[in-house]
Amino acid sequence: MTLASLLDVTRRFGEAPALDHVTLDIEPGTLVGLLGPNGAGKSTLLSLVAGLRRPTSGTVTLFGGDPRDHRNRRALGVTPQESALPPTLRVGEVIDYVGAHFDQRMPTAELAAEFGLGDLLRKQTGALSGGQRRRLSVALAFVRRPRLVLLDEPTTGLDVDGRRALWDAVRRQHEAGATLVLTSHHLEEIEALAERVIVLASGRIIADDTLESVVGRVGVSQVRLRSAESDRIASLPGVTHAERNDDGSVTFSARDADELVVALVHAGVPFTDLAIRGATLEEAFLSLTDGPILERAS
Ligand SMILES: Nc1ncnc2c1ncn2[C@@H]1O[C@H](COP(=O)(O)OP(=O)(O)OP(=O)(O)O)[C@@H](O)[C@H]1O
Repeated sequence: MTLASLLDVTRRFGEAPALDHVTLDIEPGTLVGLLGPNGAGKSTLLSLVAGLRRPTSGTVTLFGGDPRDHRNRRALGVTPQESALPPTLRVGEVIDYVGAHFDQRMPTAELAAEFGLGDLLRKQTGALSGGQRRRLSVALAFVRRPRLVLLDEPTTGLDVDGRRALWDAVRRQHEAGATLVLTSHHLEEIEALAERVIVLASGRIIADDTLESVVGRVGVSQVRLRSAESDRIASLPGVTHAERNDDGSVTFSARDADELVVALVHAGVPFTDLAIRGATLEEAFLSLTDGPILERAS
């Protein structure tokens, strides 16, 4: 059975849609990465699945029912992007408090050990570091042994070691049977965890595929140069995007920068001021949209 689904879902805040005709199913056993730049609609999507918001149009289901009905949320674990913890309660008390709401729960010591909180059980949450607080917030999503877990940017504020430790814990929970959907800006994080990657941009799904396939598509380089024949370069094989810069140069996204330069030389296209670098994630997203377009007139 599909655990959660969105069918032609649009959610507006005022005029602009935060989600724009989105359709997707979350199947059991998957670890789904929701990737997209700021404002792409990732948190909005999670809040709809968690029943915190209603779609403007379309249908959202959770465990086959309406996510706004609390009975349908029993097997759901959520860590929002920001969460508050009662500062005077100890870590162990917070876990016990949340766990007390559920019949099937992970014992406090087990959960704490799993998320590297074992030595902090007696510490008040107000005395935790930002990273420790984040780890606790993520751990709380797992207390009830949920079937589906939504994690909104789970590793924000964690250092490199903390991030890796959390990735390991998330992986173990997934292996133990949890289906997970997590959002991230970081391709690296999605690469470390996800099996399926959904890329959102401006409220729309621009890619929904296996990790290998999406990483292959966003693994592009940026080739910047000046040429009187930019349109010809934009039509060369391997060029996925082209954008004119204010200084008159053009930046081309290409799967293989070396191949593009060789092709330029072979085609006898004149160019100067060549510079090559890896694409930022933002640029990689752009390269997922339709074909090369020279967007700005010089
Ligand atoms: N409560 C709200 N009121 C008005 N606009 C909102 C509200 N929540 C979200 N939006 C808008 O909806 C769009 C999508 O926001 P959302 O938070 O879902 O994006 P996101 O991909 O999670 O971004 P980020 O990576 O920055 O968290 C943005 O343009 C945002 O400004």
